[in-house]
Amino acid sequence: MPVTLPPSVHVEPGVGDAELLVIETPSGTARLHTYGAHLVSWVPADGADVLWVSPRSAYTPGAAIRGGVPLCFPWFGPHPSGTGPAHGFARTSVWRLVEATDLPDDDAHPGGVAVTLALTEQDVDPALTSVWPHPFEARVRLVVGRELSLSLAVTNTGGTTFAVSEALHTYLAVGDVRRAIVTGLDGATYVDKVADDVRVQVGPVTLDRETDRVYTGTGATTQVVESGRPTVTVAKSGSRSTVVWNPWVAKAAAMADVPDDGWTGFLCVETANALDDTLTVEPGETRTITTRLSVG
Ligand SMILES: O=P(O)(O)OC[C@H]1O[C@H](O)[C@H](O)[C@@H](O)[C@@H]1O
Repeated sequence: MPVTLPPSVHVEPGVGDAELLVIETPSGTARLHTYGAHLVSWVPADGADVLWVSPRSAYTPGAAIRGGVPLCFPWFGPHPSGTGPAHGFARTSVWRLVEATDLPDDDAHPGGVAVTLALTEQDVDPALTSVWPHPFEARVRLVVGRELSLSLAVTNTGGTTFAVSEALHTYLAVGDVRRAIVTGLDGATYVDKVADDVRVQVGPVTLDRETDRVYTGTGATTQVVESGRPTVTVAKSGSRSTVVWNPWVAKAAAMADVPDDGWTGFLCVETANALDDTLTVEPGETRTITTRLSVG
């Protein structure tokens, strides 16, 4: 059944045979690929794009788009046994459009436009599900309003419990990552994947080298603050991990889909459940992770 779109949503060609949904509201415009359920742009009214996307990104089936918000699911990072692609199969699968609808603005809920995409094991290349052989339904719900809300709801549709690690791997655009700070993580414990160590954050996060940290046990709201730019607030629910990542000079130079100086223009603050915060999902259970971005 084709989905009826409200006038606020139109379709453009996407990756391969997939579609790009363009959502235009009075409070801003967003662009969501059905390939990967991958959000690549959110431009609030009278503002600049909050998200960074690499000018060298491949838009090719089989490769993840570099930038925006890749969905890492059903595992975050390398596959536990090393047999599957990094960050799971969600970001390279084509999701189905389930619903697109205008939401009324009332006292309890800000209005906007909501789009829902779905993915089950039936939609995924069997070579990829063979390394994570569990019946599931995942739904991504994007709400574009005065703030932007992005949720991933995972339901276990099978008969046995499974584990999920996941991230809404948000590439925030910054003027210069060396001048940006992240607040909200003071006192949180993190796994420093570069130093291969476990540490405790003191004060705001500042970056002066390759940074790849998984803060665990935290549901805190974070803010990216940079002089001369509006502050971006990342609020979240259903998430106990926050990943802060920037590849810096050498790693970026080794990435074919990032220009050599491209690393200065983004800072990833990822709403996640990873490492000790990995979820177990019982048969019939749904676990939802949400990130809410706002600017100003
Ligand atoms: O290059 P990708 O597979 O998209 O991963 C990009 C990055 O994602 C996360 O932030 C991980 O913590 C990093 O270790 C990884 O390098």
